[in-house]
Amino acid sequence: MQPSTAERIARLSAHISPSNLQMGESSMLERANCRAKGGAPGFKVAILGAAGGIGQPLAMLMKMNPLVSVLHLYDVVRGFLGQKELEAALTGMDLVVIPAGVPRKPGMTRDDLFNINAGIVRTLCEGIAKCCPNALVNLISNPVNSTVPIAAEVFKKAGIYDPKKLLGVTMLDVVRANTFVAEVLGLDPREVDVPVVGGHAGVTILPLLSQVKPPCSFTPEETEFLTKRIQDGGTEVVQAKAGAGSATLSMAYAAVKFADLCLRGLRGDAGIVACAYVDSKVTELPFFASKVRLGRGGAEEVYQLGPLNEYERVGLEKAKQELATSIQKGVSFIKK
Ligand SMILES: NC(=O)c1ccc[n+]([C@@H]2O[C@H](COP(=O)([O-])OP(=O)(O)OC[C@H]3O[C@@H](n4cnc5c(N)ncnc54)[C@H](O)[C@@H]3O)[C@@H](O)[C@H]2O)c1
Ligand SMILES: O=C(O)C[C@H](O)C(=O)O
Repeated sequence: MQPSTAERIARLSAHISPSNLQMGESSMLERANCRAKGGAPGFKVAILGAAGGIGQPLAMLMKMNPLVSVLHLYDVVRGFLGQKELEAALTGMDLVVIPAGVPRKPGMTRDDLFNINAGIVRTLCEGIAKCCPNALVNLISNPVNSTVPIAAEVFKKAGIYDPKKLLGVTMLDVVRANTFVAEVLGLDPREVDVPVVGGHAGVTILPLLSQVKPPCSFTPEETEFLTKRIQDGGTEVVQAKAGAGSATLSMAYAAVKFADLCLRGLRGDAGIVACAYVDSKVTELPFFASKVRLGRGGAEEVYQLGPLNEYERVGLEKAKQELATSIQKGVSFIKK
């Protein structure tokens, strides 16, 4: 049986209470590296949509990150947590992670979520523009290909748009790509690096299998199989969950991994690179996912795609066609 909303909130609070949080020695991010060492301050992070399927494990995993000193959780599932508390949740934040919004049911595309999620993202971004205009924003809410342009337009309207600070989260595509490619190669996924470019829906998800590290090659059948599996990974989960939503724990893992890289960049660590859907000049489109270098200012450098093979060049054209429509839809939603 699904837990009630009140139970979910209670569990969430229990999870994030510092006194309840147990950190094992095998924790992904060890206490030994905590911010107290060297006196460096931690970062303030807000999660908007924190009581949801992604938000709950994301909040717990984020709390375990030693780079995070303050964690604000915001949702609307109970009256007293609603919009009147948004400003308090956002004020002073360095990083805002947004998994707020409805997930897909079987038979739906991510674009079918636009009508509901576009308005949610607009409201939340208006809050960010007002209360923490300098924060880095990690946008997870679908359809990411349109919600990132929506966020950009809201920020432009408010006069605070910094393209480097708005990042659509495509890390789950990279996590899936690394996993599936590692299976085919018989390697540990942690040893594999697959760049995934384009966007975050169907054919716009373009894994560059010719650029996999460690260097390797695939037969045309393997290339076709892997590309489709990576592009349809989200739909596979939606079908398996049969109406109970989309990927949650894997998304929380991917979101926390991406947020950690962003925080390391904010701290000034060198050489932090990840794929993200950002304001871009890599193609003729205003937004595109590719590898970016994360630094104190956010996505400080957006890398070119590098050499593509014929299969990828064809895939890129398909991806751009669909992306252009999704971007335009997001922009018009704010401009209309
Ligand atoms: N980018 C990706 O790779 C990726 C991966 C998985 C899911 N998603 C997307 O993430 C979103 C959330 O998925 P989920 O499984 O956590 O859904 P969910 O329904 O379990 O949780 C969403 C949460 O958002 C909250 N919410 C709704 N409106 C809000 C508002 N105005 N302000 C704050 N919170 C609000 C809800 O109360 C709920 O707690 C969906 O749009 C989904 O498609 C994206
Ligand atoms: O597939 C979805 O609807 C959720 C998410 O975008 C995913 O890739 O798992």
